[in-house]
Amino acid sequence: MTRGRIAVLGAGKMGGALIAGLLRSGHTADDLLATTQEPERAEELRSRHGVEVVSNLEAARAAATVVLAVKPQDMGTLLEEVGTALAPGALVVSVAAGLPTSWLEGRLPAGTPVVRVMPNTPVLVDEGMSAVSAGSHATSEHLAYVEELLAPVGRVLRVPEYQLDAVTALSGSGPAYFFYMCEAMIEAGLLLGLPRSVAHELVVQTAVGSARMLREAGESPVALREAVTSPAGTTIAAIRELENHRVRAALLSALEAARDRSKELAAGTA
Ligand SMILES: NC(=O)C1=CN([C@@H]2O[C@H](COP(=O)(O)OP(=O)(O)OC[C@H]3O[C@@H](n4cnc5c(N)ncnc54)[C@H](OP(=O)(O)O)[C@@H]3O)[C@@H](O)[C@H]2O)C=CC1
Ligand SMILES: O=C(O)[C@@H]1CCC=N1
Repeated sequence: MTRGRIAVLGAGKMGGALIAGLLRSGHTADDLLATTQEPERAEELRSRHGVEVVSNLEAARAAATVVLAVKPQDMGTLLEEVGTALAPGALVVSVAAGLPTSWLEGRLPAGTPVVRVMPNTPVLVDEGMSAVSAGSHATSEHLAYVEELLAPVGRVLRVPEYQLDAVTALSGSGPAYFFYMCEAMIEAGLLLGLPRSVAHELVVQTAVGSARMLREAGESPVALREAVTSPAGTTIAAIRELENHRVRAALLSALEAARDRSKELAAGTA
């Protein structure tokens, strides 16, 4: 499906990552428009990506697909500004955490097709995980078009919208948990007397290798972990400490908190 220009409104970290991905996957800078409220960011988008940076109104009027990438707390103001300026037939794609398609539809002209996406930052290395859900006026063609846009920058999964708060907790925020764990493991390396550069390289390659095994070995994380855990060995000594410190329970609670925060954003209690 070919549509016209794609405008990314609020091209910050996530919007910028999507712009970079669209350019890598064959879209030209002429296909794209970006908006931001920071002059320095505008300059960076122009110089790094060659993308035209315009006002929200200009972008909304000119684009066939409008990607909303501002923070959930800024979405109401943005939609008040651009809602009535959208071109006829324009597709609206929101990457905002929490905000349901019904919330967005209520602030857009009647009948506007909306697709909600929860991506993650690994789209920057074409290893993103995006989940998509259609709003009440989006057709299967709209959904297929959004999937086509996202497929070159990672995997795309269609989910019922009620699952998106949980998806946000798992894969949307997920990279942060992995970086947090890597950070802690590098610090542990320092504690054990390794130079920072050595600790960094050991942890990064271990993370990459483990992630590839998870994807390519076709085995569960449990089986892969058991294969590392020798009787009376080093790994089980470490696992005992993780269990003593209730790391598994902490993760369950942490993801529940992320899911709940997503629901709070939806309720406008941010
Ligand atoms: N970061 C991530 O990993 C993920 C983020 N998301 C979602 O993506 C969205 C953006 O998050 P993220 O990229 O991290 O945030 P950023 O703050 O990096 O990006 C949002 C950008 O929008 C700008 N902005 C705010 N209001 C306006 C406006 N009225 N017109 C134009 N630009 C505006 C902000 O400027 P200023 O800073 O001056 O306010 C900022 O540059 C959020 O809704 C988030 O839930 C989804 C998945 C993952
Ligand atoms: O922290 C956040 O709210 C956003 C949504 C998912 C990842 N980052």
